[in-house]
Order: sequence, then structure tokens, then C-alpha cells
Amino acid sequence: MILKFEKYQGAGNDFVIIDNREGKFQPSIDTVEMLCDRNFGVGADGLMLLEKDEKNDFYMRYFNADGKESTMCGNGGRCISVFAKSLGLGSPEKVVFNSIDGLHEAFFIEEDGEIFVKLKMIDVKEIEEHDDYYFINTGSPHYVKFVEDLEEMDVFEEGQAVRNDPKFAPGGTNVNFVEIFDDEIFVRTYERGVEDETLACGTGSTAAAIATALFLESDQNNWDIEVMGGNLHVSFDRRDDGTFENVWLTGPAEKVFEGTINVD
Ligand SMILES: N[C@@H](CCC[C@H](N)C(=O)O)C(=O)O
Repeated sequence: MILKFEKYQGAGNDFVIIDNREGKFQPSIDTVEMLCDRNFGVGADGLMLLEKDEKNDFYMRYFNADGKESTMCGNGGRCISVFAKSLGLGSPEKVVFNSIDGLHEAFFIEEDGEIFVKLKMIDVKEIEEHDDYYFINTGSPHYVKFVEDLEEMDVFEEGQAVRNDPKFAPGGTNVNFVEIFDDEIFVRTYERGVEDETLACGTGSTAAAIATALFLESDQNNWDIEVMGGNLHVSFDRRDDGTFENVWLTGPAEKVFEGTINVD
């Protein structure tokens, strides 16, 4: 089968996206793995299928580069929103889509010819505070640890050890290391399912911003975040019961190229 695809990136987190509104493409693990392979395929951190949703503009299905369908991807959600806009879905200002963790709204902001997407994330209610790390579900599970000298850290080595720690089995976890600089943070993420450090992680940066507010016992609810592939922004409101609502992830999202590829 000849498959049409588009390739997008959001702060360097990159994705293959396919319009699957007709539901004809039901990929095997091997096919997803091949499409995401940087040598034998298109190359990406993940694959997304834009599918039909009865009540909303579309449904987002997300697969990691290891071929397995997974939980929410924040940067993927921002990228697929721009792809949906290019298909004429939603309104010029926004799209509303459903995904594994529920409904999301995405607003488009144009600045100097660049598109930024402000994506509403789920309310964050699952927050564990441990002695030296936080474990937070922002649509995907995230371990967050505060460190110094993050630039010099071996994120692959240390992230892989935490990701495979039996205490996070069987699902495993994404692993974020965070360094605080005054009112902004620097985040590096080892992603489960990619099994490597990625240049950015949206759900991870969201977890990192929330963990930072908790760690510093700060009222700051707007965080600029530096990641390896650029910059993201996270804002939220804190409820009295310690959970978080109105959680928004903002950052760039752009189409890089399109093409066709032969798949089984
Ligand atoms: N890159 C993502 C997270 C993708 C999902 C993750 N690898 C998992 O399986 O939990 C993001 O931007 O949120």
C-alpha cells in the first residue's frame, strides 16, 4: 500500500502524521517502527493517525517509535492540530479533538510567520511527591527530578536506569531532569517508547512545571521552559485540593516535509 504522510516537529519532537479518516491504515508494530526508523523509514519520535470522531473535529491516535500505541503526547497534540487545520478541520482559530486521555482544545497563534499552538492539557490530579522525585500523570506518566548542571548530565544513561526501574513496571515511565534558573526551567527528557532522550517532551514539560511550583512552594503559574530543541511555555491554575486545572502547553509546531512511502 502506498501511504501519504506528512512530517511535523514541535520544538524538535518529531512525528509522522497520516490522515486516516477512512480508517484504511491499521498498522502493525513493525510498520510503525519502520516508519519511525531514522535509517530505514521516514524517521520520527512517534507516529500519529488523525481519525474520525463523532462529536469533535478529529481523534488523535499516538504510537511511540517502538511501534506501540501509547498515552498522550503533548507536542504531538500541537503538531496534529496544525495538520488538522491544513485539512480544513475546526475553525481558523482552533480545533477540538479527542484522544486517549480525553478532550483537548488547541488554539493557533501566528507570530512573525511562525505558528504556535496553545494546547489544553487534562486536569492534573495524579501527583506523587517522593523524597527525591515527583511522579505526575499529565496524560502520560512522568518522573521528575531536580538536578544541577543538567547540560553536563548523561540523560540517556540515568534516564534509562529510572525508566527500567521495577518500581515503575509494567508501564514504565518517562524521565525528566529539571534545572531551575530564577523564574524559568531547563528540562531534558528520556522518553519511554523512544528509549532515548528526545529534543522536547510536552507532557514532560507540563509535569516539570507543576513539579517546580510544588518543589519551590511557589505561586508562579506561568513557566518558560527551555528544552533541547527550543522553548515551550506551561501555565495552570492550582485548586485548593492540590490538583491543577486550566493547564496549557504552548510552543511552535511546523510541517517539515511530506511524501509517500510503501508499507505492507
Ligand atoms: N513526546 C511526548 C510524549 C509521548 C508519549 C511518551 N513517549 C509515552 O509513551 O509516555 C510529549 O510531547 O508529550
